[in-house]
Amino acid sequence: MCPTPDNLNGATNGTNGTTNGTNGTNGSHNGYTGIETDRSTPKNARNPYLPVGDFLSNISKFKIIESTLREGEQFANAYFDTAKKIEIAKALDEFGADYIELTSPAASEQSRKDCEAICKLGLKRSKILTHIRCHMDDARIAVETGVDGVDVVIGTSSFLREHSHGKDMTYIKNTAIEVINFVKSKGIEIRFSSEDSFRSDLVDLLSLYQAVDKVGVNRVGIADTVGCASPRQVYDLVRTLRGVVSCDIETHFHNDTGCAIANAYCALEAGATHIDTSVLGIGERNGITTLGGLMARMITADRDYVMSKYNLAKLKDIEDLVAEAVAVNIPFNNPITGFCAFTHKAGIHAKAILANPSTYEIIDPADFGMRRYVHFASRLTGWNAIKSRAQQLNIEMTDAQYKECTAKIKALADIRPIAIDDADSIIHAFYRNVKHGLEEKIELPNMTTAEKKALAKVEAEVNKVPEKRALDETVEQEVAVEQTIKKAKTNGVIA
Ligand SMILES: CC(=O)SCCNC(=O)CCNC(=O)[C@H](O)C(C)(C)COP(=O)(O)OP(=O)(O)OC[C@H]1O[C@@H](n2cnc3c(N)ncnc32)[C@H](O)[C@@H]1OP(=O)(O)O
Ligand SMILES: O=C(O)CCC(=O)C(=O)O
Ligand SMILES: [Zn+2]
Repeated sequence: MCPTPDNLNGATNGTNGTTNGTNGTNGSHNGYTGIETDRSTPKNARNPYLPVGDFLSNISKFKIIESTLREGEQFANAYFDTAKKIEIAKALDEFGADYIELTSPAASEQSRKDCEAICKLGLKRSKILTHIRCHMDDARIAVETGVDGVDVVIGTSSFLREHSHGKDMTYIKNTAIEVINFVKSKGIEIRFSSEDSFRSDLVDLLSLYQAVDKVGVNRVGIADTVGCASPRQVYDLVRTLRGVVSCDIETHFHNDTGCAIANAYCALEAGATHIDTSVLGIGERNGITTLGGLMARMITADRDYVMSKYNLAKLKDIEDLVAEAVAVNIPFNNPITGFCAFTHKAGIHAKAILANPSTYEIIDPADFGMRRYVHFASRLTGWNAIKSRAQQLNIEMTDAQYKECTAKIKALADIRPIAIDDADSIIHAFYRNVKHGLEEKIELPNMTTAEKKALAKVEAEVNKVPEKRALDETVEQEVAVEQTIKKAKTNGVIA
């Protein structure tokens, strides 16, 4: 099936000549558009590359602790007023985040009030957590806010024990147990986490986790606070911990060395149950596992689970909301929503994508309410992409003619970046010649001599007409003169 004009959004139908894409939430594509195909990958196809039979793995039953309103508030640019926090919390709830983690109510009076306000929203899907130090003063404030649970943390590495809070492992264990028992007595969930877990002593860690597991903590947390862990180290630690505690295991990965998404995935493979995320990864320094990146990773592992649980079409809206709130752009290479995440450019890719999108797409953009694009206005294009574009413009020619037309587009694109409108104009002009049996020169408005030369050259080569080669040589001379004049002007030799 070939793409039809029905598949196109307004900016790609070639009638208005614009190169601007739509900015809507569906298939937003800033900057340029190309051919778009609507074919999707088979919905029920299971991924044949799934790891099989690993009884520890939770890749098919993980939960998300969404920390944009806690870790994300620690992002350098972040300032969320109450209304913005509520807007983000509601959006995350609509998305289906299992938990929303909020800044400590001990941080400031407004933080406490905001925490209470969000608890009062009565969100449908997300439970509300707040995140506190391992201290009874913080715990007493937290349990009064109306949260569903409290996440407690304290550093266990020697760096943090010596230079942050100054407490030894015995103090940490005793205080942790006191805080856990207190929060549990209020009938709400409690998680205990060690900050900087990957630079902590393994024996210290395991005995601490064992002690808190024994007193009935709901989850223990492992945190790669400085982003130093590799996926293999994550796998080893989570797997070891899985053998030591019976409660759930939450994990938190910073992205200082670019491993945050991979580490989250490995943690799930090793038996972790919960992953901390933030929208666009915002957090301390360069942040943590991104919500969208984790969704991209997980949908390739278990599409049915991810699709059934999360409202993926909301992802782009939430990212736009948070990006605007903290004044950043969506990175071009963002999984799913980066402006070119589903754009295919090179001719080899374009041909195969038009035949079957699974050739070069591991994720179906439609699963996220996005659309794919095939770029055709470049020197890397191929005749299959041009044929498809011509057909979108209701132009039918022979394959040989599409190939000839493609050669002209490539020749112009060899000289300068071309717009969709340029490529479309060449297709239209070429087709006029074909339809009426003409041999008119194909020219676009305001073409330079060099550009005319490029098209004339292709024509001459394709048609193998000697007179056209002569014309070519004349144009070549004109180009040389044009370039000399330009150089002289640049150097100030002539005005
Ligand atoms: C890795 C993470 O992201 S952890 C989460 C980080 N979140 C936050 O810091 C929330 C925002 N923080 C704040 O508003 C403030 O830091 C507060 C209210 C928590 C504390 O403020 P202050 O009392 O002025 O202390 P300050 O921030 O200078 O230092 C931190 C204090 O907490 C203690 N502390 C640090 N971590 C912990 C911990 N996990 N458990 C218990 N105490 C801790 C430190 O020893 C220090 O105590 P001190 O007053 O005896 O020096
Ligand atoms: O509470 C946790 O598990 C994580 C705390 C944190 O943000 C970190 O250690 O980077
Ligand atoms: Zn963190």
